[in-house]
Amino acid sequence: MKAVWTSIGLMSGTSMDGIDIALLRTDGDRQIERAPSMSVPYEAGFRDRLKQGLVDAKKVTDRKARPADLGALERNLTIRHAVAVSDFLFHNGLKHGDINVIGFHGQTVLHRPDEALTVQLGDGQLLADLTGIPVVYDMRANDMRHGGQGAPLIPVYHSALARSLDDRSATVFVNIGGISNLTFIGTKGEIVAYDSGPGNTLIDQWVELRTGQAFDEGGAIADRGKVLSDLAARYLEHPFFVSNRRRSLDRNDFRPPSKIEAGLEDGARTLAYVTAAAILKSASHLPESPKRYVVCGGGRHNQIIMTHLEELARLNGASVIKAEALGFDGDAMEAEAWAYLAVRSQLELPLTFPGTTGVSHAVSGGVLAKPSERAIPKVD
Ligand SMILES: Nc1ncnc2c1ncn2[C@@H]1O[C@H](COP(=O)(O)OP(=O)(O)OP(=O)(O)O)[C@@H](O)[C@H]1O
Ligand SMILES: CC(=O)N[C@H]1[C@@H]2OC[C@@H](O2)[C@@H](O)[C@@H]1O[C@H](C)C(=O)O
Repeated sequence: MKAVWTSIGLMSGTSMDGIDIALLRTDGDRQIERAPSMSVPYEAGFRDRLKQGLVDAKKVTDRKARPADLGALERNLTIRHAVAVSDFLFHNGLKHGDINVIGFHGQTVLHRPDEALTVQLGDGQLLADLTGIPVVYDMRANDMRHGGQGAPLIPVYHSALARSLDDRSATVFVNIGGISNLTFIGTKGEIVAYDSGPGNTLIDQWVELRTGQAFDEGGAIADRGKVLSDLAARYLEHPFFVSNRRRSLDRNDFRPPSKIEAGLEDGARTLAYVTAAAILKSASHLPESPKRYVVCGGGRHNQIIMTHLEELARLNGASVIKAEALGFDGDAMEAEAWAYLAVRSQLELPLTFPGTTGVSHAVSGGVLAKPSERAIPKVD
């Protein structure tokens, strides 16, 4: 029997809404026991600092460079993750010695796959020292070194979850985070994955610009609006959807409309429609038409995105269900994936495949940071 690891996954996604934490017991292969999860939201001031981080990162050409506030921001972000781990352990009656490894995503501040450049803020060594737990971090870089897009990395976890399902019809897992990405699992278990378009990030930026709210709760604002077809077409005719080559996305690849282009409600409705239509447009490049879409990520809480997705999928002969309908947790899935990837990294198993990131051959990845001998202050 293979060894089972107890692993914590930490994800700070492109929405920049907070840290998702999940515990997983896994052999890094088929055995997956999902355990508790938790989210720690960032306060508005820290989100603003992260947004400034995206601006500061635009100048970066060396992925280790931390100009302007980026060094201090990385340290602050890492300490927040350490505190989040400590709270998570406390709430779940665990000690740091119970955890074999942490998978630490950090915060993407720049992603330029065409230049083989991806930057995630997150000091793995500091996190290991503060928690007293070995940390696997920087999991995208090795994929890029081998010609991959550096994203998405979650497909290997989607595929592992899919193996537990009785229904083996062609399925797409859709993660509607800041950016959306999909993982197709064919009837023979083959995987094809890529980023599928803007997820919530345009909606969040639009709603914040107009109301100061961080997002459109439940899609209530969009519910009062109508789809502006010209504006929707402008997004959906972007070369990203037309090209035969699939590429991963940076948060800034799509920009929100300007204030004069739409009223609040119509803008929110149009962007929710664009999110749904982008998924279907991207899915048209799959080798086989999927029979069902399994939706994860915060976007599934926006009822208008879900309504449009259901309508568009139905026209293509597919159904849409939330991850929960299959017994999964759509909010914790990314963090679970990072826990899973950390274990795979330690076992030198592949994280990415030609069908997921376009990497030349299946490769592992990640950097291990062990707690330093001298590091006393554990946040237990
Ligand atoms: N109740 C809700 N109603 C509407 N939208 C919601 C709700 N809850 C979350 N969201 C949306 O989901 C987003 C967060 O989603 P999620 O945590 O999946 O993203 P992420 O992890 O940052 O992204 P990524 O997958 O791109 O890394 C929020 O920014 C918001 O737009
Ligand atoms: C560079 C980067 O951080 N990409 C994220 C982002 O958010 C969603 C999509 O774009 C996906 O490609 C990826 O995250 C997921 C979790 C992944 O790597 O699987």
